[in-house]
Amino acid sequence: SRGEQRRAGGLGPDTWAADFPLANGPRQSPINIIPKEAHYDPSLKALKIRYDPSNTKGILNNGHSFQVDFVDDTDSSSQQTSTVPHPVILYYTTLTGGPISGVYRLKQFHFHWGGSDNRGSEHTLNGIKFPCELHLVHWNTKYPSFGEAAEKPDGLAVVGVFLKIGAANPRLQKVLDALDAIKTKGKQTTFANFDPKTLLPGSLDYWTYEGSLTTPPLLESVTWIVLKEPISISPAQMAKFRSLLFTGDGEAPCYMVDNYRPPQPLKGRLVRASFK
Ligand SMILES: N=Nc1ccc(S(N)(=O)=O)cc1
Ligand SMILES: [Zn+2]
Repeated sequence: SRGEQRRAGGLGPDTWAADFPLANGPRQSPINIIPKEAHYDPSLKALKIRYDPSNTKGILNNGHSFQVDFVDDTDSSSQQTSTVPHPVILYYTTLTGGPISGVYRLKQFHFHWGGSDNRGSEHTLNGIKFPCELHLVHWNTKYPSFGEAAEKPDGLAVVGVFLKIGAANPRLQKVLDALDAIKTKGKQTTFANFDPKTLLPGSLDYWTYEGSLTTPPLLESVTWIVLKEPISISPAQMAKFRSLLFTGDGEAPCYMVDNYRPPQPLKGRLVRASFK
């Protein structure tokens, strides 16, 4: 309910238009995906996700979700040790193929979930909400940084994966085990080499459309790639997500749940399918 969206300090999606006029823009996300109305496009390429031994940077409670950050820059600060500078050859996790051209670099992944299993995802399928949705956020390396890319219509590509209630997902366990250390807003901890490809389902069939960030600043710079096949999560694993707090240390605690934006008007956009 709208009440759920009002939480300590922050304000829910209904209040964003006041400060972020893009909230009512022509290419807002998420959307309700109606598979029967999607257009199969045989020219769409297969998605290619190349995981190199990237330096997973850490895991952070940012006050509206938690995210696993990847080293996505080559500036010297990220390569210097405290005393002696040393050349660190950095690899990156990259996304190519699919509906995008060029090379997009993974910056972070995060989730959106509900206070109970009947809601939580941002995209919906035929109006159905999943309990959780994973977003892998990439930026177009033709721009110098994520920040610059986020302001360009072809700057970002986010891969969305639905999570459905089922057997415990062993691939999530490492992420879940780190959550105790980031319970409150602003807390972060180290997170060693994590292959984000392990979070993907067997099939990389997808729907794609031009959209936006789903939280302020709602920038209309995202090529959305929503996978058709969900991955599983168990009720106990969902409970772990719901044990995080929106609030910081010392504040009246407010559980981190219902951190999803509801579907936005399609406004004439085409949704393409990579599969028949
Ligand atoms: N840096 N800001 C953001 C990055 C990704 C998203 S989302 N939820 O669209 O993937 C929102 C904001
Ligand atoms: Zn997201």
